[in-house]
Amino acid sequence: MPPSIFARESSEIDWCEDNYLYSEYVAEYYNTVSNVIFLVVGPLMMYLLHPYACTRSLAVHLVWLMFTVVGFFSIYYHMTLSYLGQLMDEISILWVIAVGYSVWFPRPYFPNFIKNRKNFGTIIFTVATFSTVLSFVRPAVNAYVLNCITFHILYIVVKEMKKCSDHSIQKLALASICLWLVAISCWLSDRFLCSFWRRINFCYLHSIWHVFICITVAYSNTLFSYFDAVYEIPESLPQVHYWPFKSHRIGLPYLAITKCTKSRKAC
Ligand SMILES: CCCCCCCC/C=C\CCCCCCCC(=O)N[C@@H](CO)[C@H](O)/C=C/CCCCCCCCCCCCC
Ligand SMILES: [Ca+2]
Ligand SMILES: [Zn+2]
Repeated sequence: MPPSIFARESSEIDWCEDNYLYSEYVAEYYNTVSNVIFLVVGPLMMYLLHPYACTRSLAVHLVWLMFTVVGFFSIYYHMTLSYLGQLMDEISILWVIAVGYSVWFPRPYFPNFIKNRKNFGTIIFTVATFSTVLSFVRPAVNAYVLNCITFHILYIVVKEMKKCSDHSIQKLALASICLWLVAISCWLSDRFLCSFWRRINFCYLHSIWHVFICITVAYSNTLFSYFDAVYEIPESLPQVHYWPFKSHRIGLPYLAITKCTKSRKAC
């Protein structure tokens, strides 16, 4: 009889960290605990982005709410290494990317046959639903496909940066790309060079990936919020600020609305 989808270690993927080393309840201890950063950054971004979300769309909050949910599913996944945990982790990532695209994908890159953002959102929703069904066919490839979406995101970043002469935004884009390079190197290295990392007794690369991908997403989503605000609500004079050290440009970046306008429709 095949193991239940809830069964511990029924996932097709086992990350490099040793299982059940520190607790009999937690399969991969550091890979589990490192997800706490999603539970901190998600709600904090919702708080910092409230003025922008009110001016633009409350769907901005949905992205960060789902981002927090990814953190919970990832905790469950690494705690159990179950097949269900793996699928919930991957499907939740797919949907947060889908909502991110619906909210922030810059209008100039819409295919010609798409008339407006609502139209675009419907197509993204259809593709995400179809991909959710497909994700059950070969779960082992899901994570690779999700990582490949980043190349499309990078393509849009490069196209937008060619038009942008603002130094602070250029720095934000460069920081996003560098952070992602560190994150993806950790993810790939954990996957493919595990025997090396085991030999030197350092099996924490996947937990380091959690930390770096979380910060990368905070940076890159702020970048896309900026592009979006420039296209959609330029009258609100959007600016990137940093929390907690606003003037030093260190910390968590977020989009601030510097001029209150009548278009503040949602709150
Ligand atoms: C118009 C563009 C809008 C962009 C919206 C992007 C929104 C992305 C939001 C969240 C993604 C969260 C990913 C966190 C993953 C945490 C869980 C995890 O680690 N799961 C692994 C298993 O434990 C699993 O193997 C990982 C799978 C791959 C995840 C791929 C994430 C892509 C993130 C995109 C980052 C963009 C970087 C852009 C750099 C300029
Ligand atoms: Ca493991
Ligand atoms: Zn993980």
